Amino acid sequence: MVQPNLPGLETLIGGAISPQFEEPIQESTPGFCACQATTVGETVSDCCCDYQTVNSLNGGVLHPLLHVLVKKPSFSYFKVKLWCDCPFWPDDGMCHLRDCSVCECTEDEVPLTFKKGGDSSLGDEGGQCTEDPKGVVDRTLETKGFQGWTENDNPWTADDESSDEDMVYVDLRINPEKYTGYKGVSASRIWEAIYSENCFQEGLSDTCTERRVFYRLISGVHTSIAVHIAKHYLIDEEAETWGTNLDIYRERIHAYPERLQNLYFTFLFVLRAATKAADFLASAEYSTGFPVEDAETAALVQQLVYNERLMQACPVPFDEAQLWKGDEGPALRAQLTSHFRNISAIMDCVGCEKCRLWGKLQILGLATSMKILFSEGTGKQPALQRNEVIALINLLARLSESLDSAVVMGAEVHRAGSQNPLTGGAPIFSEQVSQGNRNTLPDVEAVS
Ligand SMILES: Cc1cc2nc3c(=O)[nH]c(=O)nc-3n(C[C@H](O)[C@H](O)[C@H](O)COP(=O)(O)OP(=O)(O)OC[C@H]3O[C@@H](n4cnc5c(N)ncnc54)[C@H](O)[C@@H]3O)c2cc1C
Repeated sequence: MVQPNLPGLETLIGGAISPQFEEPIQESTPGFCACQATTVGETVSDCCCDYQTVNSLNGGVLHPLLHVLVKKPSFSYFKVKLWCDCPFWPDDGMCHLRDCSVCECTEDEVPLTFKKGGDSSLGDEGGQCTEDPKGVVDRTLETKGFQGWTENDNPWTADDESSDEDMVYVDLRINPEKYTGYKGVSASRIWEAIYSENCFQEGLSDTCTERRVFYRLISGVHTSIAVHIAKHYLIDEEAETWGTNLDIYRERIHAYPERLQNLYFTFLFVLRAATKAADFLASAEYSTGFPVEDAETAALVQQLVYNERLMQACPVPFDEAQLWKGDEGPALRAQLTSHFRNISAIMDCVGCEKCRLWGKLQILGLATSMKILFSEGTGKQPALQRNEVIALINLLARLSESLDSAVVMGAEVHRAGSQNPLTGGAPIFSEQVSQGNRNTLPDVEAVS
């Protein structure tokens, strides 16, 4: 269902499709998608796609597309409860960088279609958020803008998404996820609480598929955060010089193959959710008052969810039909829902505002994926809130960006002498990387 007269993908992403990814992708083997757990190998375990195909699809189509899509106004204004008390222990923010704080949007910066009772035009030029982290709070919610939009609460999160209490809008484009200096006791206590109390520590070796999936999703997002930290690191605090920190990548990710595998797994899980909700996402109205931008947004969403290369190479990235089977299914689902709500509540304890913003967004993105994949009943797709769709697509973009960065940094670490962590042998990334210009790390960039 591709609308006529809309620009093609290459136009929309500025011709950014890398030639090295243009080789035809092998069709997946029919009947292959049994989603059996495999050991470390070519196939992403618990999924239906191999690493090479994921890299090829991501580098060739999905990453360039998502990179442009999340810069569009429709996907930039995220509604979030930022000023919240930690329900579990006293808040002890340990973030020392200015980059920790989030810039909120002022009233006139948020598209009126996002607001309760608003019309579909944007004030002025749409504008940018001010640098003041204590910018005016906009607590309004949308009631129109997207067709079929709902204000229902997401059952997998602790926050009540149907309420506008304490919610602010944040422009994600000017609050990028990067190194913030949040670490030490405060940060490790969060991860410790997530893994020890709410996750299942057996990880990949857990024989219960549902628990294993649950653990892998959290670990995959954790890996993704670490990749972004390594990629956008403050090399020299005094000079404010940012760049890649390969040591962080090597020590936190490359040395732990399972973490990287979980990143691939999480990407495929969220991709499956986005494509399963294809009809809903494709028919939504991405109206912000900028007709050209909005038309491009709609076209990009369609390119994403009905992508022919994706459908050919990896038609079912994850098979949710394998889950919740047997007598224990309902009890297990209730248990995991409760654990995930707990994890979402723990986000209120993250002592760094920007980390909390991205933590909340990514947890809502996972919750939205689970809502799409695990909703019971008629087989009809659940209606989604605007904010859920924003979280879903931004999470997918974050994971896609992480995979892209891992390809580059993994190859660089390999060149420096380590084995490919996924196969224990030849680097699966090296061919793609060496064919293009991606074999050099980006130069250290100066950020004002
Ligand atoms: C929700 C959230 C968002 C954050 N966002 C940012 C951010 O945007 N920028 C920033 O600079 N910092 C951020 N942080 C902090 C960051 O995640 C680390 O905690 C920090 O960089 C310290 O890292 P570390 O090496 O000590 O280990 P941590 O990443 O704190 O990990 C703690 C422990 O968890 C285990 N572990 C690590 N990775 C994985 C994995 N992938 N799977 C399973 N187990 C694992 C290890 O045993 C490790 O010792 C965030 C923290 C949280 C909780």
